[in-house]
Amino acid sequence: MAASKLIGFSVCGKATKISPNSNPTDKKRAEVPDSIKNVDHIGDFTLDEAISKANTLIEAMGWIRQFRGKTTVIKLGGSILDDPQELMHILLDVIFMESVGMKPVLVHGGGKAINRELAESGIAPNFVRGRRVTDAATLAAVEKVLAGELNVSLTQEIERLGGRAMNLSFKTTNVLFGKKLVDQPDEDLGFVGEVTRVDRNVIEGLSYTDQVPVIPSMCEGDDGQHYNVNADTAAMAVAQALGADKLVFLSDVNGVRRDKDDPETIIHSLSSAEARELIQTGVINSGMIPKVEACLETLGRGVKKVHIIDGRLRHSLLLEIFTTKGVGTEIHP
Ligand SMILES: Nc1ncnc2c1ncn2[C@@H]1O[C@H](COP(=O)(O)OP(=O)(O)O)[C@@H](O)[C@H]1O
Ligand SMILES: CC(=O)N[C@@H](CCC(=O)OP(=O)(O)O)C(=O)O
Repeated sequence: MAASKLIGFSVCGKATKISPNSNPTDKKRAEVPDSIKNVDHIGDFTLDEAISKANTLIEAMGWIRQFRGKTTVIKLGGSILDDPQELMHILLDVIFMESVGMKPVLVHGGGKAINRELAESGIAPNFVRGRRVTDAATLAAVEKVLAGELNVSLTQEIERLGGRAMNLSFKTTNVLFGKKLVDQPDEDLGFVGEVTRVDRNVIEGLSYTDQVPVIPSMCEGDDGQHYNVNADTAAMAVAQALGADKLVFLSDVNGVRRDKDDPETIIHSLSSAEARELIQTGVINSGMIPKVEACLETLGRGVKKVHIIDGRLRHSLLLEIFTTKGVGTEIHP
């Protein structure tokens, strides 16, 4: 992380820029008491390394105070879920957030895993504007992967890493309710749903007992019918229902780009009007469409910040929270 991006806090909690060189604890280093002058290691670290680590903790204190008790909805895309190492680092960030009193809520997709499951039955994926056309056989595969395997393994991984988590699906406790999505009158996507109600009491109850809720992108209709929901849309519904402070989409790109194959063309700050234009002109296409549409819908409905960031960048989630500029694309009204 660039030192200039680090933000620290004065004792009263007001944000001030901190440069590592100006940290007040450095002065103490010159005044080491005689009794410990010969100490050159603490555990596995040199004294300087240990002091630097302690400084980092102090610097984080203001941010932690600011975000304590605030909800961040984190959407995990299928691309990220496919890499165990990347996933582990993301989940460690989530556990850290939870440990310091922030309230992270995970909503996950699993598009790539669903594609693999379908391929085993010889079914080719079929997407319209970033949403999967879902017939009965496809729905069965989606259920198996999203509400079953991935939801369980994510929860178990958080617990293995030392956190506490609860998987919330219609196989355990369902929190997403909805109906069939009718997006365009002339197109039928099958069992694709939209979320119309979120059981926020269950989700908040878990957050208050220091557990991370893990929610797959499926909803249940009044008649018990299950629907496949695009995970970006599901995350948006959860963030809105909870009045989340932040909604963060973790994907396999560094943000919205002018050329989707060129990371250098990332747009750090995107207005709603420009985002709509980029969708219309096809610059934003495929899986980026539901993400940006979800951002647009979320803004102005209580959620304060919406970001699309690269989950492959180690600790991108913490960098997003602990820096002013952030690391991906922020969409604003
Ligand atoms: N303008 C764009 N900028 C960045 N990515 C884009 C853009 N347009 C389309 N994409 C595609 O969107 C993909 C991300 O969506 P998706 O594959 O659904 O990810 P996830 O599984 O994380 O939801 C990127 O990998 C990229 O190929
Ligand atoms: C209706 C619809 O498109 N559902 C998605 C749900 C999973 C998802 O969104 O996964 P990602 O986050 O990995 O894209 C699908 O079937 O792929």
